[in-house]
Amino acid sequence: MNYYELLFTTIPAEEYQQDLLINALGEIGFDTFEEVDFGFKAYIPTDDFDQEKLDKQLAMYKDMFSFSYEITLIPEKNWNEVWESNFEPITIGDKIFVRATFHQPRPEFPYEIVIDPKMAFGTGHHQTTSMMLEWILETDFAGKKVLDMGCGTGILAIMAAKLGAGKITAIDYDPVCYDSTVENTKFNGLNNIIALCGSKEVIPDEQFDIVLANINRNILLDQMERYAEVLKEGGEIYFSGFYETPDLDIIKAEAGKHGLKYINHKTNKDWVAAKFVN
Ligand SMILES: C[S@@+](CC[C@H](N)C(=O)[O-])C[C@H]1O[C@@H](n2cnc3c(N)ncnc32)[C@H](O)[C@@H]1O
Repeated sequence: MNYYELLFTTIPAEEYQQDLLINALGEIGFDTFEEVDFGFKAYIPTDDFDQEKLDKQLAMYKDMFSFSYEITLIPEKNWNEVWESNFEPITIGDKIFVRATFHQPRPEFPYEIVIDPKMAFGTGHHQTTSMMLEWILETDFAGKKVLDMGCGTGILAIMAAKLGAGKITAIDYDPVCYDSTVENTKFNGLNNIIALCGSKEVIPDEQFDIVLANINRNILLDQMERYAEVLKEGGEIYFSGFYETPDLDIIKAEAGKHGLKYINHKTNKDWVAAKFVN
């Protein structure tokens, strides 16, 4: 698969401006983002790119601040090189060390996650991933049946498995993410993560103790009813990939319609990861 790389420059470079753009791009199919000096790069499969949609999506931000972008075609063969030169290991508190296969282990961390990120989102660098990992650390996974919706690299499923979860179903509609989850499951020596490629139509007719869904506001709203259907009585569900203002209230209202009760949320740079139960 070929990708377009859009190099966005925001002037002056403010993080909140970049987050607004990243969120807007995520909603129209951009699936990987990388910070660079004075801006960020956003990637989308060439087949998913629609200039008209992009212009429409960015129109409101043109009036809010100044930015520009340049488009480059990235043939797939360059992809691994792009990641290897950019991916730094990261830590979540003093508990989790996330590294690529080409980094040295750090045995002083109780949990290590090995990721070969390729084109898939979910290296722990994004605030939504790190907050989801923080929620996971606070949750009892022992023997639990878990659904990880929008699994990206499989990072959340892998962490759940390391905390003793039973069977984990990890779903992503992007075949690159599916392959990445299968591969990363092996790198981490796990055999209880079942990866599926697709969207809500492939969610199995089973009951899950815990649902993890770090996607984006619109997909969460669209899929909420199905998540509620497959969540066991007394189950827990964690959502991320949206903003505190105005998205959290919209997510809470939709969750409430399907019997999901809001418990609490974390925020980081206005991104949210929220816990609900049924
Ligand atoms: C924000 S990333 C999260 C990745 C990872 N779970 C994490 O926490 O870092 C969202 C993921 O959802 C996937 N996704 C977006 N829309 C989807 C849909 N309708 N069905 C399934 N997966 C979807 C994207 O391909 C992407 O990998």
